[in-house]
Amino acid sequence: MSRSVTFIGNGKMALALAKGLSTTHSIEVIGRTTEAVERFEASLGVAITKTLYQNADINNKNIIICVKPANLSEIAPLLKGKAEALYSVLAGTTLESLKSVDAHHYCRAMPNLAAETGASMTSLVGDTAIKTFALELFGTIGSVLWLSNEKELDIATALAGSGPAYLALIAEALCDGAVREGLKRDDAMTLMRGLFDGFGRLIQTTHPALLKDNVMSPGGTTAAGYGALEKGKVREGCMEAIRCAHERAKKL
Ligand SMILES: NC(=O)C1=CN([C@@H]2O[C@H](COP(=O)(O)OP(=O)(O)OC[C@H]3O[C@@H](n4cnc5c(N)ncnc54)[C@H](O)[C@@H]3O)[C@@H](O)[C@H]2O)C=CC1
Ligand SMILES: O=C(O)[C@@H]1CCC=N1
Repeated sequence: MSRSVTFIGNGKMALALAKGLSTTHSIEVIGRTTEAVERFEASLGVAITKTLYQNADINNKNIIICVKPANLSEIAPLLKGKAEALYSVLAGTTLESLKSVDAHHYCRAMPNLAAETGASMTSLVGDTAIKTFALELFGTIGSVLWLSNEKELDIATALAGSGPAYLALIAEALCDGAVREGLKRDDAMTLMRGLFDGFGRLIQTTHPALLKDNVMSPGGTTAAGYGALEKGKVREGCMEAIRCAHERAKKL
C-alpha cells in the first residue's frame, strides 16, 4: 500500500475516516496515550503506525486533524516538521487558524459519520493546488463537493456534517410513533431502516417536493400524517436547526 495518511486525534471522526480509508491507505495515528491509540487500532481491526505527540513528526506527510476545535492551539506546538498538506475536519476552524501547524498546503474538509461505510458527504475548501488530491482522498470515503469559500463550508457543516444526528432524531421519533400505535420495537426498527435505505436512493434522482406529491393520495394516510408534521413545525424546526448550527460553527 503506497499511499498513507496520518491522523491527529483518535476519536469518533478519526475512526470513521480511518475505517473508510484503511482499505486503500496505510494509517498512522498520533494520540496522547499508548492505550488510546491501541484502542483505536483494535476498533479499526487493521494494523496502524501508533505515535505519541512527544514523538510526532509530520514532515512531508498528509495529515488529517480530527481533534476538537478547542484543542488545536494546545496541539500545534507539539508537532515537529512541515506537513505536505493539513486537512482539517474541525468545525468552524478557519484556514487562517490552521496555520499554527506548519504545512505546505491547507484544506478544510467537512465529512460526516457515514465515512465509516464509505458513504460520507464531504465538503471541501482550501488551497486549490491540492484540490485534485483532496477530492480523490475524500472521494475514497464517499461523495465530495468543493466549495468556494469558508462561509459555505460552515453552512455545509450545519447540513451534511451535523445532518446524521438530525435524521437520527427523525428516525427514532418515527419508530417511537409506530411503537405507540402498537408495533413491536424490533419491527419498527426494521421498517425504519428499510425506509431510510429506499428513501436514500429515491432522493438521489427525485426532487423532495415531487417525491412527496407521489406518495400523498387525496384524503389518504400520508396527507393526514403530513399535516401533523406541518402542525408540529417540523419544516421550521429543520430550517432553525441549520441556522443555529451555522451560527455555532461561526463561534467555534
Ligand atoms: N463526530 C462527527 O460526526 C463529526 C465531527 N467532526 C469534527 O471532528 C472533530 C473530532 O470530533 P469527534 O471525533 O466527534 O470527537 P471525539 O471526542 O470523539 O474525539 C476528539 C479527539 O480529540 C483528541 N483530544 C481531545 N482532547 C485533546 C487534547 N487536550 N489534546 C490532544 N488531543 C485531544 C482525542 O484524540 C479525542 O479522541 C471535531 O473537530 C469535530 O468538529 C466533523 C464532522 C463530523
Ligand atoms: O457537532 C459538531 O460540532 C461536529 C461538527 C459536525 C458534526 N459534528
